[in-house]
This record gives sequence, C-alpha cells and structure tokens, in this order.
Amino acid sequence: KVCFCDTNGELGTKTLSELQSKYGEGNAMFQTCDVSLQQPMENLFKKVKETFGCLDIVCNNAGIGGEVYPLWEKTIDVNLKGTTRGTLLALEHMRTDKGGKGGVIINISSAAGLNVNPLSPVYSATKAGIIALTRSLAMNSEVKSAGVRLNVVCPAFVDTDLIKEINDDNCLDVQKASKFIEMIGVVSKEVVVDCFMELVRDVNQNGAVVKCSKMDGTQYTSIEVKPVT
Ligand SMILES: NC(=O)C1=CN([C@@H]2O[C@H](COP(=O)(O)OP(=O)(O)OC[C@H]3O[C@@H](n4cnc5c(N)ncnc54)[C@H](O)[C@@H]3O)[C@@H](O)[C@H]2O)C=CC1
Ligand SMILES: CCCCC/C=C\C=C\C(=O)C/C=C\C/C=C\CCCC(=O)O
Repeated sequence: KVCFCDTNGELGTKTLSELQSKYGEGNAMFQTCDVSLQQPMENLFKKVKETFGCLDIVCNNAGIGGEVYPLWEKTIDVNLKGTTRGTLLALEHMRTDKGGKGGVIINISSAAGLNVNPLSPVYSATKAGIIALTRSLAMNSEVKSAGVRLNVVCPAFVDTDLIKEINDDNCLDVQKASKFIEMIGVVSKEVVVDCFMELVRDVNQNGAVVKCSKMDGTQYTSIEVKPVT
C-alpha cells in the first residue's frame, strides 16, 4: 500500500490511476499537499494512518532548485524544511514509544550535499542539511530504541524533469552546468530506486549515506562518528 503527495495535482492523479490499475484501487492513495506547510502535512500523515493502519516506510523526496530571491528561500522551505517536517512527522507516527510499529525513513539528498557545488550553492546547502538531519536522528539512541531507522540517498544527476529545467533561476551558470552534467553523466531512475530499496530492506542499515552516480556507481560513504555519551 502506498500514499504519495505532490503539489502537482494533475500529475499525481495520473500516477494514482496507473498505480491503482496495477495494484488495486485500495492500495494507492494520492493527496495534493505542499511539504512546506505544517497543517496539511499533519493532516496527511493522520489520514494515512487512519486509512492504512500504520506507516512502515516514509520517503521525503520533494525537491526544487532556486538560487535567486525569492526562489532561494523557497528552496530552503521545500528541500530542507519540507524534509525536516516530513521526517519529524514520520517519527511521531512510527516510533514504538509513541504507539507506532517502527520502520524506516529514507530521505533524498543529492551528491551536491556531499560535495561542493559552486553552480547551485543554496540547493547544495539544503542537501547537506538533509544529510546532517538524517544522520543525526539515526544516531539518536532514543530514536534507535523506538525502532526507526533513517538513511539518506545522494544521487548525482538523474534522468528526471529537474535536470531538464536547469535555468538562470536555479543555476548560476547554465552553460557550465551542461558541461558538468556531460562530464558526470546521468544515472537512470532505476539505479536510484534499487539503492532506495536496498536501504529499506537491509535492517542493518541505519544512518547510511549512499551516493549513486553514473560515473562512480553506488557507493556507501563512511564518515567517522564520535559517540555522544
Ligand atoms: N534529478 C536529479 O538530477 C537529482 C534529483 N535529486 C533529488 O531528487 C528528488 C526528486 O527530484 P526529481 O524527481 O529529480 O525532480 P522532479 O522535478 O521531476 O520531481 C520533483 C517533484 O517534487 C514536487 N514538488 C516540488 N515542490 C513541492 C512541494 N512544496 N510539496 C510537494 N511536492 C513538491 C514536484 O511537483 C515534482 O513532482 C529531489 O529532492 C531532488 O533534489 C537529487 C539528486 C539528483
Ligand atoms: C547544477 C545546477 C543544479 C540545479 C538543481 C537541478 C538539479 C539537481 C541535480 C542534483 O541534485 C545533482 C547534483 C549534483 C551534482 C553535484 C556534484 C556532483 C559530484 C559528483 C561526484 O562527486 O561524483
């Protein structure tokens, strides 16, 4: 069973029909929702719990690019604040000490959050924030005891609409970006999905940061963690 949300109602409804004809009407749900708004997101999580009984897997995926005012503020609202909101609401509903059944949260960051990205610094900052948020919560002993794992996927360029829409609003130098994309290469959506599924299925993965790129394939990064006593 799956519920997904998007601000694009038309695309969401089309995808919902496809999922329902493949998996059955009762097994897929779509809600138009903006991840940057608290009340609609709270309502959505409540609705999913009422409809499906519990939440086992939550993916915070919504993301945009924007480097000039006011778009750079929206980029932080959607990417960093939206992912933080989705993560904290997911924890509220999944933690065993709050009546949930435990589960896994997968956040979608970017290779731009692991590396410097002079062509989209605000986007990069939001993605670095997502990595820090996810790893920090994954290492929190109370979250661990409450049965929730958190992992983060950091794709380099992926074959989606986002990279077809690179322009002067979301990139500081479009020409340099095209050359950069040509050099790094573009990975298929399937590679990212495989990586996502591995992090869902492997119960030993908690706090994992996985980069997927055409150039280097799928790599688990290792960042030293000093345990907090
Ligand atoms: N395409 C790429 O090269 C890469 C993408 N990513 C990340 O992957 C995630 C998915 O992006 P793509 O599928 O590539 O882009 P996309 O533009 O095709 O899809 C993003 C989706 O997010 C939705 N969205 C935007 N703002 C929203 C909001 N406030 N609330 C709810 N939904 C909203 C859009 O309507 C769209 O359907 C993003 O977080 C992106 O930053 C990460 C690395 C590389
Ligand atoms: C370049 C402008 C991007 C604007 C936003 C649109 C698309 C976003 C794509 C990504 O998230 C992919 C991003 C980044 C690549 C950054 C660094 C790649 C480093 C590759 C590597 O370390 O192997």
